[in-house]
Amino acid sequence: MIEINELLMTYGTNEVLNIRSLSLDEGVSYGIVGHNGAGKTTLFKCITNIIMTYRGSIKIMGENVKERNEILTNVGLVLDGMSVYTNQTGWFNIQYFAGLRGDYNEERVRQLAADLDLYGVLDQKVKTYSYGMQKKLILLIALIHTPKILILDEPFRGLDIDTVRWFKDYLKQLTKEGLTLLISSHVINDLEELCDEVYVVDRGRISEHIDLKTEKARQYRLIDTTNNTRLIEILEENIIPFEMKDERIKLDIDSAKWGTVYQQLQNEGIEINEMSRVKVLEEKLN
Ligand SMILES: Nc1ncnc2c1ncn2[C@@H]1O[C@H](COP(=O)(O)OP(=O)(O)OP(=O)(O)O)[C@@H](O)[C@H]1O
Repeated sequence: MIEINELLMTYGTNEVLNIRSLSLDEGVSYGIVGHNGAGKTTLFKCITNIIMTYRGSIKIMGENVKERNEILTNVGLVLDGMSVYTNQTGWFNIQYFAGLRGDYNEERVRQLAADLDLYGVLDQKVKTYSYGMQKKLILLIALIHTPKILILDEPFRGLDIDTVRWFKDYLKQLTKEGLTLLISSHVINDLEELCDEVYVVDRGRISEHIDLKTEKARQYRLIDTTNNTRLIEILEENIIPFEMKDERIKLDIDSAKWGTVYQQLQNEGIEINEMSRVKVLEEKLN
């Protein structure tokens, strides 16, 4: 669906994206994560031709986006901080932005507006809307043309709980129907709920690919006992790998193996001061 090759984007001497190859498939939802300034928004802007000064190639549905701008009619985009004409009504903005992409189904707009609880305010000027209402309007505009690819940069920030619930369910339904979703979020629960796979962006490069289907459930244990030195000996005797983390022992083992270790600790009168479980995913994404 999206093919990226040798993508290099710089601001002056600052290299902000350097992606050798990235291939995103139809009907898959991808989380794009990384620290502030990692390059996520820049990547989204390159994919959608907002930035065209990069080197390398980006293809959508087999077409080079720089050469075939019209392929972007298949892409819905919501960037954090995007704005609309605030001195105009909601309806004006819908007609203006949706009209730029050709014909649209007014019945669908009414349904989306009702789902988003916006219908009653579409005749009002957008400057009278709250932040969340403005964001909903931008979402609505991105969804009007039933995009094949939807790119969402921190989409849930500023939305109330009911809208987030509705929106997540709606996205799940769309991905079931074949939508390719790219979503950037710093909220692990959102990624776990919505994404099949995650790409971690680190200083402009893809540093990790995580398949959430296998990684979601993985947890490790952080343990502190009354005799950590002996626990380490027990682990070494049983050839169980471990690491030290914040003066506690970090173990990535299954319950059966932990049962054996725990039994031995009990036999030797060693007590557990503290044991917590941390999602492997959480560590990878922080
Ligand atoms: N217009 C610009 N001019 C110069 N540098 C820029 C510009 N826009 C972004 N950058 C730089 O590009 C890098 C990547 O920024 P980008 O906005 O893509 O990061 P991000 O991963 O989306 O961050 P965040 O999580 O904070 O939204 C940063 O170092 C940023 O300072």
